[in-house]
Amino acid sequence: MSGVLVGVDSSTQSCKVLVVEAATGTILSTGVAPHPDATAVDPHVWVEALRRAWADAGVAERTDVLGVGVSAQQHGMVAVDRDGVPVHDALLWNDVRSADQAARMVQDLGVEGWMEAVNVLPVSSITLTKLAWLREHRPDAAARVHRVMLPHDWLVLHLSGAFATDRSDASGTGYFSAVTGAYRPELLERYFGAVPELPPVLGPGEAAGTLLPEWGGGRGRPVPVSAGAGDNAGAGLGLELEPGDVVVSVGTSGTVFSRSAAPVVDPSGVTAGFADATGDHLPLLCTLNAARVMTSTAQLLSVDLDRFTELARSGPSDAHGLTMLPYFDGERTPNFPDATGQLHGLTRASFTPENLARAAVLAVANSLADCLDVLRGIGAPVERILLIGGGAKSEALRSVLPDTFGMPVEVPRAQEYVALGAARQAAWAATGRPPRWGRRIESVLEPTGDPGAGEYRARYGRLRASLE
Ligand SMILES: Nc1ncnc2c1ncn2[C@@H]1O[C@H](COP(=O)(O)OP(=O)(O)O)[C@@H](O)[C@H]1O
Ligand SMILES: O=C(CO)[C@@H](O)[C@H](O)COP(=O)(O)O
Repeated sequence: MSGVLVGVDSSTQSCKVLVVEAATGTILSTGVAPHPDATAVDPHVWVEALRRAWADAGVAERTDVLGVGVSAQQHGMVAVDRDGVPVHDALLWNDVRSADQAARMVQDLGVEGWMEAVNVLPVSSITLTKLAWLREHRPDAAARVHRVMLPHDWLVLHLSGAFATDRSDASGTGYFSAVTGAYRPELLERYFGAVPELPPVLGPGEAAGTLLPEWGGGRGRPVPVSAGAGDNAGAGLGLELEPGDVVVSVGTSGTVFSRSAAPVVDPSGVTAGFADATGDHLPLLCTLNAARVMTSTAQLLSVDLDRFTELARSGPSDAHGLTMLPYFDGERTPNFPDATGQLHGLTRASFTPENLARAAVLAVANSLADCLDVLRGIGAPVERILLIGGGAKSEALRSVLPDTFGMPVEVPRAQEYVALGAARQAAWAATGRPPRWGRRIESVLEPTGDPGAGEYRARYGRLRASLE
């Protein structure tokens, strides 16, 4: 297969574009453009960032593009009027303003009712809670809503003119069940008071449409734009995930997820029963605070990330009794939308830059370990951990994760797996089957038996429990 695929990851902090050789999966060029640091964003900003990253990756000059795929941050509410104009800024997955609506929705149907209806418990990240917020706080805007879509659907619409989505992203809305593969319009009626037009849910290898001329389409053979995916499902596709693999992704969010042929139901509702991008399921736990806990602490200490890593690795392994809860932006797992971060155990001896840096790294590791424990607790197979995301570059984090998780951690070669998965999906839509490009593991990190990791885990658990 000669030619290239274009894979897009429109994530919280930036838009990344990869040009990938179709035959091998080799990345030939990349482009990136930043997104604003906000939890409510005009969705046109994402189109402009995509244009810049697209140009940066040199896509427009190519005449050998076989297909385009888009993955993006999940859950964001893009609600538009009859003219396609957003009625409100898109509320992102990490915007917690709909926490009250979410709590009332859980009270209304009960945890069991929600797991039965959509296998997802509404927390403030879930799109339906954001629509309920819009109805309550911006009724005029809510009354003008004609269509509702997600960030990746919005970009597919701009690239191809097609209004479509896929199972993985639909499963994060709160009004679609990955178990039945159907929308639940009665939930929209109940909590939004109306059923806006929703994008048809395409199958994994289907194309939504073809690339428009303004993006370089229409110059020969039509270029398919695939159905797209939520970013975690995109990463699963990029990693060619198998049952037993567990992905730990450290980006703006921290996510822990696996692939399963059958739906996984967590009766507590803590694990979300999302779909993946292959036709399978993607049980997932997500935190609101991951890489940025480390970058904020580095900023406070006025050091760059290399120096931050040195600091975190040079003090006592349990941070000398200093414990941090990383809930800087509220939290979703555990569901503490109003929480703030905490620092406990300050003494003249413990309050040093080294201990603070280490406490921040261990806080991220422990919040991910909490998610992993939930996944283990519901019986999901955890045979192999794959560490990805921007924060996975942190040597300090890498060094504490195996002891905190109590098992080895595999680090795949550093790549943008979400965008790579989108490119793989594009190949699927273009050729009728997903290519096997393989994944290369760069290193396997083994637990060292460090008692400091265990001490920190116990202290962290006590501090977290004090918020319950
Ligand atoms: N060495 C590092 N240590 C800690 N954080 C890092 C490091 N390198 C990058 N990051 C952080 O990773 C984040 C970006 O990761 P990414 O997975 O692209 O996020 P997202 O997909 O949410 O936009 C940024 O907050 C960035 O500062
Ligand atoms: O809300 C979730 C998953 O449920 C997040 O994982 C978002 O999808 C944002 O991802 P990143 O920008 O952190 O990759």
